[in-house]
Amino acid sequence: MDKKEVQHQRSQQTMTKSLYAIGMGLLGKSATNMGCANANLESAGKSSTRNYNKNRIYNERLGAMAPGTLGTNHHYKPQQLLTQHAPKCTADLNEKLIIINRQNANKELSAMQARDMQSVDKNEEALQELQESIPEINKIFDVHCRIGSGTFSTVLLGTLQRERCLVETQRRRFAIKHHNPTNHPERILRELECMYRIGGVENVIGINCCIRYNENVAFVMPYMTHDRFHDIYRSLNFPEVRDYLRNLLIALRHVHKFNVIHRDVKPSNILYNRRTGKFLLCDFGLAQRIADDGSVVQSSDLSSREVFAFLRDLESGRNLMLTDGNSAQTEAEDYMARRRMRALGGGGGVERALPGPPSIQKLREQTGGHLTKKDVANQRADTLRLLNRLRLMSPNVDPNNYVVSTNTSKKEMHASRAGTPGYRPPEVLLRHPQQSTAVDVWAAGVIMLSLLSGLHPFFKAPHDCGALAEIINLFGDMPVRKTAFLLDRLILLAQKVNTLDLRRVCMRFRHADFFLAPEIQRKYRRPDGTTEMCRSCEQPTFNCLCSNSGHNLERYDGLDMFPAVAYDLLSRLLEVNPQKRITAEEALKHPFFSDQHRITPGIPLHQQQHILQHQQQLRSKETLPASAARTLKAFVCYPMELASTASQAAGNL
Ligand SMILES: Nc1ncnc2c1ncn2[C@@H]1O[C@H](COP(=O)(O)OP(=O)(O)OP(=O)(O)O)[C@@H](O)[C@H]1O
Repeated sequence: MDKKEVQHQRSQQTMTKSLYAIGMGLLGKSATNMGCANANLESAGKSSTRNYNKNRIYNERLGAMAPGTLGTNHHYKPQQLLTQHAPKCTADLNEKLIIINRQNANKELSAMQARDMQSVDKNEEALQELQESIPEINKIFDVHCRIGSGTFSTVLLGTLQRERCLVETQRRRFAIKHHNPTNHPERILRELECMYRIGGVENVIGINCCIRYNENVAFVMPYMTHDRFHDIYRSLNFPEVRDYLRNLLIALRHVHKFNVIHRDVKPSNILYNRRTGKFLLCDFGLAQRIADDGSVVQSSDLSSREVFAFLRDLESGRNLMLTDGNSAQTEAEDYMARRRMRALGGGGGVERALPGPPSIQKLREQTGGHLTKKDVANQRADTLRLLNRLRLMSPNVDPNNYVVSTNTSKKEMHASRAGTPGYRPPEVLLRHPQQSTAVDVWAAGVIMLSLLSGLHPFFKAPHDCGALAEIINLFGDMPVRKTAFLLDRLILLAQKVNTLDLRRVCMRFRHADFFLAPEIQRKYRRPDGTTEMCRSCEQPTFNCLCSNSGHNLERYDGLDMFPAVAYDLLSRLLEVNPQKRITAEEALKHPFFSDQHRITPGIPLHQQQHILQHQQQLRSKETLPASAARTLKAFVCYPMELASTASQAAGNL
């Protein structure tokens, strides 16, 4: 090894050491911060895991470099040997690889440090901001850390100071939502009114109290430990998916009873705890009331009599405040109660998972096998083609001018666009002023689509025009044209688009490994090595996703973990025409939820078990073509108590 190389190694040693020093310093700093956030053990746990992973990745990266670069003596020797014996070109190549690896490791570490610093800073910033803007908070609460933030607020974890004497698990925990001072007072008032009048029951978040100091407002709500949708949506089993949707629809049914549209139904506004099965719909910041004539009430006049009446109500309810709140102990007790209920045959939850379809193992054996690099590349290309097909938008369309009113004589009214991209329904994208609670039902459908397909976010267009294009690409141009016509709207479409089959689309994403298995590809390959493609959905014909496909399809029987009724409900939630879309109340009576109520009063338990077994048998026998008929059949609402009727219905579909 020449002098230059030794010098280079030394400088690397120093650099590595100093990087570790920064890493350790950061660890120490975050540990101190977490110490103040004593109550939030989860985030402390997460932070230490993050730090552990950070160091692990960095060590692995450096370990992956050729030995010798870390500078320890026992690593140094083999490097010496290598450079002595290997030809020069190999040594050069090795050196280049070492440099690239080192640069990548350094970049990764810097990014991690930046991220960590940012979150530590944000945490401190949020705590300080709350303390400065509402000093009163510090007299009532111990504010521990930031638990979430959105466009309009920062949410922090707090416990009551008067409960300091209690053990940690018994102290009630509260989520303190600190509104950004730029947030419009009308918006804050609307949210407060919704939470106060509607919340606290039926899976809708309630409010414990509201604190205002000058222009600063904070809501205090019960804190709920929850799972990030992003972490769980692919692994939820069938009963969990059903519980999740059922809980969401219960919340929506309740909100809609008050003639209120939530307008921001999306996974990050849903607090769901997979372990306890608890569910809460939150964030009413965009909620709107529908007037008796069906028009959306745009804003509430802050000096109106109604607002004063509401504020008086709020004042008189003051004594009731801060009675509620979840402690870690309550959550643990809830969990135990649910377990007991499950043991008796009721409720849903993690352990009540039904066994997967029996044939899935067999299918896996058939389709499994070693994947070559080419196979993987082909699979990727195939999936990418499908995603492009779903996201395609003509480059000639003007995103600001894609829809016009057909009725030029009528004065155009304002159409609300409030909501999150990807969850807006066709009527909003078509700028229809008369909007209803069907807006939320569509959003629930989009969540169900992500759960069934394992693709999240499913729609991800950056603007409304792209969002409408995505809907057309999935549901076809005809349903959207018809709906536009009904709503006095004209959309300019250059070409016809076929409707895709929802079940096959969901299965294609969820079980991509089966749909793209080399064995199956080989089975359908033509003698010249090519595969016949469907011109409409741009997939191989045996995997055609068109709803009216005339191709010879590979059936994948027994692969789907969801029954055909699930897709029937999905198509009703995602009905393009808002007037025909199912309501939350009707959806709860859909056969998809029929064996939800495992103990039905008046029916002997042994009979109910018989019904369930029958339904499970039906589900495992279901074939894909069975779902084809579903959209043609009229939907009948079955009373939930009549489990037997529902089981017949499941058989019919
Ligand atoms: N009661 C609660 N318990 C636990 N966490 C909560 C609670 N309320 C809110 N959060 C967390 O804070 C995050 C932001 O809350 P929220 O959606 O109400 O704020 P927002 O500013 O309106 O957000 P957005 O702009 O995304 O709509 C939530 O996604 C959630 O993770």
